Amino acid sequence: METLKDLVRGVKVDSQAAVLLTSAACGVGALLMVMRTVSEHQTVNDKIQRARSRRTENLQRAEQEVLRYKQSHPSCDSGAILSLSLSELTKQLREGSLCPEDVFYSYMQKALAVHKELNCCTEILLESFDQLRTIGSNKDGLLYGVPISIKDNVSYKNYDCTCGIIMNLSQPAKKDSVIVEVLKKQGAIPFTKTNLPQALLNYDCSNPIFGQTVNPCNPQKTSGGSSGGEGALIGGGGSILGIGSDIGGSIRIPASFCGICGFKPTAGRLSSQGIVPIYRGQKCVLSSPGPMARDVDSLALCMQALLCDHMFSLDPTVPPLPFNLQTYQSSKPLRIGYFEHDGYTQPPPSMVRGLREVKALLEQAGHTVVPYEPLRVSQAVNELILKGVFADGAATMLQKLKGGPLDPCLKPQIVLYSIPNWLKRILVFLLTPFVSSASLSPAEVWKQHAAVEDYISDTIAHWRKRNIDVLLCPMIGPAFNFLYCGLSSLTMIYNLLNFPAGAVPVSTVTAQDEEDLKHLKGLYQDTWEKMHKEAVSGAEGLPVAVQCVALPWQDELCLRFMKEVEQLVKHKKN
Ligand SMILES: CCCCCCCC/C=C\CCCCCCCC(=O)NCC(=O)O
Repeated sequence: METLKDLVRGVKVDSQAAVLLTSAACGVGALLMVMRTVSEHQTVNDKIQRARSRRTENLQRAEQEVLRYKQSHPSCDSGAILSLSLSELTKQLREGSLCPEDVFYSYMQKALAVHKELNCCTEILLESFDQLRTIGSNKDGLLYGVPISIKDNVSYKNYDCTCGIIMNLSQPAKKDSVIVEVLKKQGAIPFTKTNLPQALLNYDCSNPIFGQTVNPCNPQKTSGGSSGGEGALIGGGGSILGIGSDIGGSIRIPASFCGICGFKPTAGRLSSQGIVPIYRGQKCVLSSPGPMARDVDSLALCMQALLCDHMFSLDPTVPPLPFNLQTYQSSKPLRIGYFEHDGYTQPPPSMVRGLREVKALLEQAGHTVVPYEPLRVSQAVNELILKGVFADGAATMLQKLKGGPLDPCLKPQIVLYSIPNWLKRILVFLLTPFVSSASLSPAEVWKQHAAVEDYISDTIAHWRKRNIDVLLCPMIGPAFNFLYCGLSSLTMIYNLLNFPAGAVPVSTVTAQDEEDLKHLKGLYQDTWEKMHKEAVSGAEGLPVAVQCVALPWQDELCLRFMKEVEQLVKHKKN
């Protein structure tokens, strides 16, 4: 009996001890977890702080260099230099009536001033000062002495390609991207890297490392995504030529929002080696680097400079097709397909008005404009683009964002991707088109690729039937308010099709456009359209652009068409 009592007492003591021990273990575990979280948080903050400090230091060093140069060269007429077009600038540099130093320091000074206003630069490439010293050896280059800006995700040796993601900090590029190498060889001087939205798939331009870039025409508006730093810097006059990247409109959208020109070439025409994507390996929708500038001639010159033997030998996967100047300079009348909406996205009245004005100008100039109806756009966006880009159920993106702060412009997207599939299926009506981020099996991915191939060949057949050379169609814009989270079909469809496409500014939003917007009914009268209407409101005075498109590999024809539009609009104004 005694023994049993002892035993029970012992067990009691043991179970108390066990409770105590378990509680202590839990407490220690929780403490360790809190400590780990705090330390991870600290590491993240330290990394962000380091990146910001580096930017600040480099900006200050650049400012000092500019000051020193300007003091010792009082005759440097920056106003005159900054007002030159790229073709005038390159001509004067070539002839020697302008020196590369005056040009470089004028643009550096202007970029620093624009950055202060718009927060568009992520790095000043200090090596550019060294490159300037030896630039004489590249005198024959097509871009001799031209300062050039590059988007954050374009590799430049020793600098991060952050893509606005913490995980990418302190991972400096081991070498220059092929595009940077070729630009340097052609005499261009990359001098700054520019901002983008966290993870690149956004119409806004903000990330937790470098913050929000604002629009040069109205700081209450975004400069656009994802090459929004380029849009803001070039639109603000701080760069004459820039390189962006585009998988859903990221060159064309900031160009449209900031009143400049942007060109997305056929994917594969320019080397993508060293351009950091968000979804490496994703092949349903193709990304393409391309130029952004104030006028179409600058885009063409940049393409001409890049499409050279040096690029073809550095990256033999690029087809050795030099720039076809004859096509670019041709003036043969064109047969132009035309539509004002694609049945998926209703552009606001300002963009439709701009489009109609351009259509009338083209007809007056002797071109033939015929109606064109884009094929199965809903299916293309919901089933081909979104399912294809998120074939991994958005896992790659979510993985890359782990452990770091989320930017407010990305949060709504991430919330949508994080909803479990069973709930998505229930909320399908509410969530479409975002319901597509459910992972696919390999067999489904193959089916997806086949469906994309079919869509491309059906669209090409449709063009042939209409017998059109190019397409004039709506562009996304005018510039959105911050934090818009919706989806437009207007640009991404040409990434899916892999057709070259460009944005050209043609007008500005009038008071009447704003009034008409208030009465816009839209195609579906749903929440997405309501959000879109809100995003484009308050845009009076902001740029209005159109989109020009050609068939794959007809990049020069697309540029030629863009140039025609630009010229007609210019002559109408004068
Ligand atoms: C073909 C890409 C579409 C992805 C859709 C993402 C989910 C929709 C959420 C918001 C709309 C964002 C659209 C982004 C368009 C610009 C993306 C882009 O071109 N990025 C450039 C790049 O990755 O190089």
